[in-house]
Amino acid sequence: MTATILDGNALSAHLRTELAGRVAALTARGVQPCLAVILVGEDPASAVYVRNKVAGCEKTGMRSIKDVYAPDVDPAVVFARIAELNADPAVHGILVQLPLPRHFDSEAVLEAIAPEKDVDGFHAENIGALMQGNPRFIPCTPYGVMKMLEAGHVPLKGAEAVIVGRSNIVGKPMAMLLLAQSCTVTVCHSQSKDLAFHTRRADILVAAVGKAKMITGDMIKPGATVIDVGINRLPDGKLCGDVDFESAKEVAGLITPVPGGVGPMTITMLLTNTLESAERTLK
Ligand SMILES: NC(=O)C1=CN([C@@H]2O[C@H](COP(=O)(O)OP(=O)(O)OC[C@H]3O[C@@H](n4cnc5c(N)ncnc54)[C@H](OP(=O)(O)O)[C@@H]3O)[C@@H](O)[C@H]2O)C=CC1
Ligand SMILES: Nc1nc(=O)c2c([nH]1)NC[C@@H]1CN(c3ccc(C(=O)N[C@@H](CCC(=O)O)C(=O)O)cc3)C=[N+]21
Ligand SMILES: [Mg+2]
Repeated sequence: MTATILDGNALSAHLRTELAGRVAALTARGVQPCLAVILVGEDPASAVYVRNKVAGCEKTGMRSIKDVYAPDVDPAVVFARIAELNADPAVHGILVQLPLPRHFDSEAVLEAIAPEKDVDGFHAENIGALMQGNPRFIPCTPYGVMKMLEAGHVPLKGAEAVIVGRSNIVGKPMAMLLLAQSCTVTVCHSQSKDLAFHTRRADILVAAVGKAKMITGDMIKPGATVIDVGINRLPDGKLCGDVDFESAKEVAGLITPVPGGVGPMTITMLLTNTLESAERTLK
């Protein structure tokens, strides 16, 4: 038995068709959704993701603004640009691509974005709202994972969910969303003892570490749902996840591939958040 693949490209294509319809309806009412993306520096991976985000906007009929700054830019310039975008009623979403160069205070940058336009869901106010069960914007990657679990009809109530990774952008919000759906949630990290003990108990295993192929088939419960958030570039230039797909697919029940899994869903949920931000301006 090999696992069924949860196809993020196919699910994205379906969801983006629905989005395009809502974008067209809103545009006809005089509001074209617009996402502004700020990129500092020339990290090639970041450039690819930003390109995918802008292309996603174009294909669904949204407007996008892309501002690229030199890696040594004065942070004051970026703060001033964020203030301008905050004040522009034609802009509905603002995203500052992470990571930022070391001379930036990333937390201060995220807090400078108007919470009503924080389509990443990284502002403290939005994280607080999420924790209280009253989310304004759900962070895109964990949101995309929840959509994939839904599409795969994965039972959540009472399920053992194990997340490997506790970052602010993936692991922590992922834990909140699964908890809200009544999973029993375990969060592992670099100081966890006996990682495999935890992962083998998981009905739902989410890997968000950034270490190529670290989750192997022997660490997976037979029939489990395995969600691979990791994006790692191998020496030969190919992308791979945190899960060793070849061994994992022999054990798992459902599994997401890399590429073509969580990555495209992240962008789809970013587009969703931007559209919903624009829709709220009419309410
Ligand atoms: N598909 C997508 O859309 C996205 C993919 N990504 C990818 O997901 C991965 C994770 O990203 P991100 O959350 O930002 O990464 P971070 O580097 O911020 O966090 C990694 C987490 O993994 C933990 N960790 C590191 N080594 C181990 C280990 N040996 N055992 C258990 N836990 C470990 C760290 O623990 P500790 O806290 O103790 O340091 C940390 O909590 C990356 O590959 C990234 O590229 C990220 C965002 C979106
Ligand atoms: N403010 C901010 N918001 C983010 O959402 C954010 C960020 N910063 N910094 C970096 C991470 C990473 N991330 C990805 C988005 C899309 C793909 C994606 O499209 N992946 C494709 C392949 C892309 C490729 O070919 O390299 C796939 O998995 O099929 C991957 C990773 C968003 N992030
Ligand atoms: Mg990080």
